[in-house]
Amino acid sequence: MGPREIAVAGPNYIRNFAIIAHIDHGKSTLADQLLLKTGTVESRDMQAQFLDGMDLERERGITIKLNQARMRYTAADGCVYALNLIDTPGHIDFGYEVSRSLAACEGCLLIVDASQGVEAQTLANVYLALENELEIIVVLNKIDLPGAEPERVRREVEEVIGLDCSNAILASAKQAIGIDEILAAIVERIPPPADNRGKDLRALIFDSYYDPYKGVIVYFRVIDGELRVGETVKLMRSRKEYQVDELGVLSPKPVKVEALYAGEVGYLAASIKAVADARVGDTITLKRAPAAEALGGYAEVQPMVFCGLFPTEADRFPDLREALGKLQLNDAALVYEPEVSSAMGFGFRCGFLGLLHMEIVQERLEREYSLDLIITAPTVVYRCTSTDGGELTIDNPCELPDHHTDLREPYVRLEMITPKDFVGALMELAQQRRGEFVDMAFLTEARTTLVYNLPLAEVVTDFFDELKSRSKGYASMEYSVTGYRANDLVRLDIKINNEVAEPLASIVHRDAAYRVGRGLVKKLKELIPRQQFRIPIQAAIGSRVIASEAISALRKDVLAKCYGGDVSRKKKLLKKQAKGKKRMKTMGSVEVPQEAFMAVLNIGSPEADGE
Ligand SMILES: Nc1nc2c(ncn2[C@@H]2O[C@H](COP(=O)(O)OP(=O)(O)OP(=O)(O)O)[C@@H](O)[C@H]2O)c(=O)[nH]1
Repeated sequence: MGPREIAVAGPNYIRNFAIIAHIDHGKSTLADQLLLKTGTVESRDMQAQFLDGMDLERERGITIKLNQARMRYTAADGCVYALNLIDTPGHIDFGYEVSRSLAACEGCLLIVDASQGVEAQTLANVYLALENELEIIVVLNKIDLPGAEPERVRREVEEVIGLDCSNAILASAKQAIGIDEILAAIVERIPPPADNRGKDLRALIFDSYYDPYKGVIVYFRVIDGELRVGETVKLMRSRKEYQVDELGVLSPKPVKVEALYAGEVGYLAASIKAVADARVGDTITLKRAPAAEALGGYAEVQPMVFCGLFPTEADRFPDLREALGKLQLNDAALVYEPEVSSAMGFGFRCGFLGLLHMEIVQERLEREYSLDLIITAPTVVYRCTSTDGGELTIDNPCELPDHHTDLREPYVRLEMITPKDFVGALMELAQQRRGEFVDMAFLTEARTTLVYNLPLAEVVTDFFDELKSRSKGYASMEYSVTGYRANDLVRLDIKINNEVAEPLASIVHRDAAYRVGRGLVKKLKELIPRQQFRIPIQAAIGSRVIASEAISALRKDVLAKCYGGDVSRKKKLLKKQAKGKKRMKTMGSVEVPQEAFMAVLNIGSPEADGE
């Protein structure tokens, strides 16, 4: 029986599942094994980790984008099943996409590294799976490792998550141990999709990407009804209508089909111009027979972190605009608008889901579009009330008006999991970052979970790096935004050569302002190269200067060597200099290097200042 026959035979022969895991616990390796075992991919065709399609992903070793694969599997009952694996991104920034792809499934494999145990991200993912009422199959992976302790980890999963682990599967994705058992469990334990074939079409979009030839390729799960090539579909949120040019399933290469039925997962192409027109979470229905209600769970993702992007060479502004436009075709979560600053010239203020999302976009701009960028420090979105009573959102610190009231900042609930030896160090870290203790619980005798409420602004600095370094790499963390809170916050301005350097402004807690201000001017003094003249650097709150330093003038200047007006030599020298100082911007007639724009990030906590 081929996949077509399976679909036509009804949802009883379909299983839709995802794999959830903490980073590095073996999700991609296991997915590869399932593809191999079911003959979906031949081993000679197996590019290491088939599902991690993007180069950037492979290099970073993390899963960013979703994908799917249909496998054909003959079970012990002699029947052929279509197993649809829906891959999920592995990072907090993409939590909403994870939740939508889980909503497209009836079950999931929960992979836990048997040499490590439950990590913060495992928990976050399990909560999402439970919210979506998924059947969870626990897989204890990496049992081949000498340090594996499957029994301990089994107890941990039972105690911490409350899942019955009596039928947990012991596996090694690397050595292909336990793969048959996993496939059998998928068929036996994960329920088939509900048989909703007779209803009006409703399909859930759980991913989409832009293809330059076909337009946006939309990945979806048919919940109700059926969809055929040539039909005109309507997206219930965006209200846009498109004629379906192509329908198919991924196996994992695209295979065209004429129709997809309730319970199936597949893709469509319909000359859609940008992924923003077919957002994750939207519901597809038919124009001629629309469903009464859209599927639940739709949300517009809000960018959480903003930064400025400026080309180092002013004449590349149009290239940056074009590149951002192209990236946005494929990334509905990326927002940007032009920003003009007297100091920086023309650039863009860009919004991202989180720091990883930001780094990915920056890296792609630089790598795929050969742009050299000056990137300003990321900031969160503040809210305040202006003097005329209006509500303002501030995604750029320099735009905070001098007169305002009720300045608020986003807060997160942060959950850390750590071996107990590092509890003290991590509590200290959270407290230094204005954390408010919520809860501490022993997961097992060896490991502890710590929960804090913390300003998001403190997390988007070097918090994660600090957590890793203070726990020798053993702790993990996860957070979700809970809301806004008023705090005593002030705008800290930096003046270079007596001019306000807008891109260096930050919003900090009043108690930290002196320390951050002092740290920042000191750091800038180190980072900004000496120039022909003395450069005062000051930190100020309003008109009050709270810290100042000065960079003394260069005694010998390169041009002095050719004093006398040898123009070509002078040009050559200047060119040579220009090469070495690529990532610079001139502010207050001073050349400021890229690192200076990020300086504020490392002054987050008292220890960085030696206090
Ligand atoms: N010894 C051993 N190593 C494994 C096993 N499974 C995976 N690994 C290794 O663990 C590392 C992480 O595996 P991945 O499959 O990339 O992990 P992942 O969970 O997909 O990671 P993300 O894509 O970042 O979420 C790789 O170096 C794998 O070779 C296993 O069963 N045993």
